[in-house]
Amino acid sequence: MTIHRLANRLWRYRVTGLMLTLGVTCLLIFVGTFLLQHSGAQPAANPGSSRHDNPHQERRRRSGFQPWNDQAPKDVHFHNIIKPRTQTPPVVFLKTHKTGSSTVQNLLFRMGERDRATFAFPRHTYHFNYPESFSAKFVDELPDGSSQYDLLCSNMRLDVGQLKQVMPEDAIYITILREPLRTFESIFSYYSSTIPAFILAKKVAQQTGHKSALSLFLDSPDAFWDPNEPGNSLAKNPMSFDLGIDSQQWNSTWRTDLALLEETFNLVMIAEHFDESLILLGSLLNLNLEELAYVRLNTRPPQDILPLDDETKDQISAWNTLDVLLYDFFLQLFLEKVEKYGLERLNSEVALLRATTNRIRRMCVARTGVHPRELEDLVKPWQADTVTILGYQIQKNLTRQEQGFCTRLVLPELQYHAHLYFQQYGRDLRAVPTE
Ligand SMILES: Nc1ncnc2c1ncn2[C@@H]1O[C@H](COP(=O)(O)OS(=O)(=O)O)[C@@H](OP(=O)(O)O)[C@H]1O
Repeated sequence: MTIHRLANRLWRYRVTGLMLTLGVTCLLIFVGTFLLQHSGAQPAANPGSSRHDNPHQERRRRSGFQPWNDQAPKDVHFHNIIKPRTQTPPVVFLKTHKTGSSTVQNLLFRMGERDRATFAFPRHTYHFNYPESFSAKFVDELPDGSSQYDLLCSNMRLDVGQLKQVMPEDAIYITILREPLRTFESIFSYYSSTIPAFILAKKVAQQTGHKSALSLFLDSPDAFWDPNEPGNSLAKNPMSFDLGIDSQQWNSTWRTDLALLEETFNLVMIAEHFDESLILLGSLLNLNLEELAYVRLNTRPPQDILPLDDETKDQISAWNTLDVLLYDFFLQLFLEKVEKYGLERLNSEVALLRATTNRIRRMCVARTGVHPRELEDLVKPWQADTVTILGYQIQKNLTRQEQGFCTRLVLPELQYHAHLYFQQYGRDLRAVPTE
């Protein structure tokens, strides 16, 4: 069997697996939504203050489903608020793969739920037909009574023109990038049983037994990588791919593409400066420190993270040159933004953010880095079969209000997305239609 046919066959298995998974997830949505509804979401302090109330939301309020309280728990003494909350502008968050993006998305989900924002959700499942380029038609309909989408933060391959057809003109555009060596290693580990190029490398590594799959792949990536196989999109320059630019090879439009991205994005967060990025985010979106508090989502046990020696680092850089250039370009812009904001001011606000985050973590989190087998379904992160993704156990003896707040803080992407989708449309997520 040729490598290409083997890849196709494995890809078909993957699709079948994904459909089964979606079925299980729909069940989880139901359980998750039920539990969230009963996990301490108190009546909103000001139920009349909806940004874009719609009949579904109104019906759910009357029928006892309460959107999230728009305040952190009242019986906790929060300090160090940068500024009082004001109206949040519409936001697009381009969720890139394996960059810390779920942690940012969780924070935006919380913001949107509290504001009763209208989310631009994918029409099917959790992403906008990835790895196809984004198209306005991939977005689910505007709910009755809403005049615009306020928040879009699901995975896609960027197409700025299409996105602007969906989101209001004054939307703020944000994304996050991570140091490319670590991003690639994380993608390789996580997707080594789903990306055809990585599956092949793993298979050969198992047959020969001399080298790790990562080393084998990096020794001769072109032997495993078929550029025409859409399933291989993340196998080379994954961040460039997500940002919608040519990720396969250098071409003459690269500089113009980067200039367009620079013009589009109000903020490109940098995972290695996560807290500093959050302060800049808070300043853009008028978020206070409690609203910026977070726990790291989608983490792996340290033993699952592959160590990278110098040779491997060089090989990853060479294979992902465009991501290296992309990251360096936006890191430089980020540092310029920091300078403009004022380094001293930023550092003091980062210190306050860390103090607030630590206080909230102490209140909410009983155990960090918990193996999925010990977690309830509601807070169990999605598991790839190649790596373990850890989660959090929340404290017991919380008030209902604290429980609602803390559950959301640690809630994995799929459960939170499903909950918000149900809240917005009064129905469960739809699976991808079968042809
Ligand atoms: N706050 C913060 N700062 C820096 N890094 C962080 C943060 N939060 C999550 N992470 C790390 O990001 C990796 C998961 O990224 P994503 O959430 O984007 O993954 S996913 O694409 O949604 O599956 C995953 O990295 P790996 O462990 O290397 O896979 C997380 O540990």
